[in-house]
Amino acid sequence: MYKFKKKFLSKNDVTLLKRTFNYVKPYKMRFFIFLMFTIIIILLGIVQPLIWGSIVQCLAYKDYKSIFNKLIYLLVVFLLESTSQFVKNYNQTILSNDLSYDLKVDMYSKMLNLPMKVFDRNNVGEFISRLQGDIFTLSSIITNDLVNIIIDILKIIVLGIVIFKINIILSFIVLAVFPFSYICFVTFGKKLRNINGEIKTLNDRYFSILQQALIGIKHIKAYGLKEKSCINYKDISKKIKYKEIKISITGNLSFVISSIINYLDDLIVIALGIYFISKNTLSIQYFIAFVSYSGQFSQSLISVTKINSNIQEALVSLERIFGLIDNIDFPKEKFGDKCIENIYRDIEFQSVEFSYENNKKILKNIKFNVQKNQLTAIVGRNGSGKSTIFNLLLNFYKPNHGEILIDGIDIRDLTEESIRKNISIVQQQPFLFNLSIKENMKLANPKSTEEEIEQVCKQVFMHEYIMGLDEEYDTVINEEASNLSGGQKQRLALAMCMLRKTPIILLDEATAAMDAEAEYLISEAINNISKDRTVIVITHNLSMIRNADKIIVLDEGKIVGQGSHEYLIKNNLVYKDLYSHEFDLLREDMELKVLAETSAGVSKDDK
Ligand SMILES: Nc1ncnc2c1ncn2[C@@H]1O[C@H](COP(=O)(O)OP(=O)(O)OP(=O)(O)O)[C@@H](O)[C@H]1O
Repeated sequence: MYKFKKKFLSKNDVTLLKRTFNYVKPYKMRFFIFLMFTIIIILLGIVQPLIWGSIVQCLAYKDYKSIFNKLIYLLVVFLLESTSQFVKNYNQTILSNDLSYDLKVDMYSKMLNLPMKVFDRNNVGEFISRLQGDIFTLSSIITNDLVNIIIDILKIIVLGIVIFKINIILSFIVLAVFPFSYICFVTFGKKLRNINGEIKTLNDRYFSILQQALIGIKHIKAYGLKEKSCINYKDISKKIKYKEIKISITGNLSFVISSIINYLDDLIVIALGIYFISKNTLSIQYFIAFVSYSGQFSQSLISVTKINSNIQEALVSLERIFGLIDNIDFPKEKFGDKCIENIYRDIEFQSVEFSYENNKKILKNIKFNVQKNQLTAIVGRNGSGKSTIFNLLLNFYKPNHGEILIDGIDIRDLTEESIRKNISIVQQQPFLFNLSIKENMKLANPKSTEEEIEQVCKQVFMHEYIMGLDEEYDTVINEEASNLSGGQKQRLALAMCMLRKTPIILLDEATAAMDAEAEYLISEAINNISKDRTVIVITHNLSMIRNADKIIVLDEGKIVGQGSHEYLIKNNLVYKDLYSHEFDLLREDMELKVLAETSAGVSKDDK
């Protein structure tokens, strides 16, 4: 018996179900009304067969006078039942929508608070699948199945009492079916649950493939990957299809087996009932009522077994939903409780070591300090760990060893607001929302005026371009900002960063997509900003940071030099290499231009 119990609903499952009902707490009143009307409907359902039974009995005794009154009762019961059904359904719909709304909002806000590591480990599809698929499954289960199971359990209890009152022997025969239904319920339950878990995992992958295909559509077309992409899509959809078929067949099999058991039981009840009537130990009225009640009773038992697949599915969804809400699967993002309004001192990295998932050290014994209102540059080869330094400074990840101090306070002790209020970042591939240019700017600083927005756009040389657009500052930026060039996106991101007016600005290859002229002009703008802000720049364009107050040279996660451009070019081999490499590239570029111009000149002369 214990074995069955364990397979059907474990302690953890019960906790999950209780947690779901915690969401019902704010809507206690509605839930109560819904339950009351459910009970009323069940009770009216008990009255009806009794009236029918007595009508049949009146017919048998040729008492036609009483039949008319009984038909009136039947009509009243029917009207009461219909009204109750409406009130019950009305409350049920509102309740289930309220519940799924609360779950969704809770899950979304929890998701936003998850640490960056979680997003490295899990693909976007998994989050979409949990938010969309699981909540949908759950809301439909709360709306229909969990509610139906409550109704069925209530029916089993109430009708159970009534049939025992009518005839104990017949009731035991009806009940005899229960162990078989229960075995069916338990055996199929585990199978259904496993398949459900597999479907959910496949759905995570499905959403991920879909999302990647839509985002990378240009890449798919340009590289001729349409066929490969279709094969991947077909493959995952086929796997889902087979699992769905399997789950439906297993569910149906469980239903058919319990139906057969119940049907055989019904036959025995009818045969014995007729025997009792012939012996005058049971009236026709109660026999008819009994057959109807036992039918409903058995039906509720079957429904409970049929609903098994849905409960198992709900439990899988509940595990995934609460897994995210409670951060069981994911650690919670941590912040401290110290606030800083304005930054008065430096940023310090003290012996910082860091690795992402595995044990491969990305940053090794990083020590440097950035003085207030100075321009500091971080340079180094690809993968040397430059962006990782920004990630740590933004508290997206925590160092494994050492400390990062802002104004002498460890950033782990700062509130999230203190960090976000004081630091802005412009990424190499900035993200802009699918809103108008003005609305994007307002997101950066809701208090900014139209004049301020225009001013910063002028500073990044975007104003003229924007004014040339049909809707000027109200032009909506497409999803993925595909109606803007890479350089334009970076300029807008820079303008947004300026609007935020934070004392610390981080620029991660923020001008990499701009042409040489824009890059030169913007770097002038950055020099100006750094007069009253602390600016840290990551760049491969070393000529842009020749005037930086400090340049930090990174190599394979270690700092191999710090100082001014003049100092490093004389004393630092890595920096010299980087610089001469860039110079070589520039020279090659120049030579190519000269060659092109010369050959154009020659061909003109030839003509
Ligand atoms: N989220 C992550 N999870 C695991 N490893 C990462 C992650 N981000 C970066 N890395 C690894 O950390 C190392 C340093 O990456 P980082 O982006 O800091 O280098 P970078 O110097 O900024 O490079 P680039 O100049 O190419 O932008 C790389 O080997 C990279 O593969």
